Amino acid sequence: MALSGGHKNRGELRIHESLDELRTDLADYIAELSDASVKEHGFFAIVLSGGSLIGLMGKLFEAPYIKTVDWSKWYIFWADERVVAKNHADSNYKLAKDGLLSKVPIVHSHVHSINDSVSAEDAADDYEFAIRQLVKTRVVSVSEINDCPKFDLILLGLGQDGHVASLFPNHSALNEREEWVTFITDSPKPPPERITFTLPVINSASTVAVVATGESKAEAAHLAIDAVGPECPLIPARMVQPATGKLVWFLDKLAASKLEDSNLNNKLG
Ligand SMILES: O=C1O[C@H](COP(=O)(O)O)[C@@H](O)[C@H](O)[C@H]1O
Repeated sequence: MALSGGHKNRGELRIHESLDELRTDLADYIAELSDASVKEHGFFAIVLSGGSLIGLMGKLFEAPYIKTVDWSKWYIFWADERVVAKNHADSNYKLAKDGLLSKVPIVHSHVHSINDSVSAEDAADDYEFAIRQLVKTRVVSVSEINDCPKFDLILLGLGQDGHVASLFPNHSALNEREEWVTFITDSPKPPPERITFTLPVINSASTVAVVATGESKAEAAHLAIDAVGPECPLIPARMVQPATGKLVWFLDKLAASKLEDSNLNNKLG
């Protein structure tokens, strides 16, 4: 790893010289969390996002992880999904299936994707209902401070505009406090119809990891992590603030290039 550090209450920063280094560190981190979760409560409830994240998880289906990870204990969920058919090019499920899940021995019934044959509103309701059943049967843990699910790990990407999951800047979905899963029909990034975990669910996880690479993410990373002052826009990524859990940022040096800690950027060169 190029650099690791903390940034006040904005979590742990893991900044990497190269994408290859980031991929290895991310795979190590996920594998260690999987081991710890299985030891602690017998399963690993992991939440995926779409976009560039899946490609960055690619080391997981290589040695040693393919053999050392207890894949049979993984339960898979999505932080957001586009309301399209599962075989559609825009589907986050398809992206994860093609890029990761089909390459590791995951138990088929542990993969919890959305119902793609109903409206966005019904898909959100169905997904929340399914998660509520899994919380009741303790396949997913429950938060000690509210009734929300406490996923072992939520993996988020970071949009150039600062969105995480399908929570976009200034969208009313950011204010949702009752529902675990909500829907939108006006996503500024296509496709328009999506479902998304709400902030209370994201912020109840044991660990939230935000993964961002490339120069195009540098401003959003800065606004999410270390921008200060009244002029600073409150982007969705800044609202990721796990209540009792851990927040960790996996960045490459380009995505970290606008962070204000000159020590970080000088050392990275
Ligand atoms: O639309 C989406 O975008 C974000 C970010 O994607 P990236 O390709 O810029 O990493 C992603 O995290 C989210 O799941 C997806 O639906």
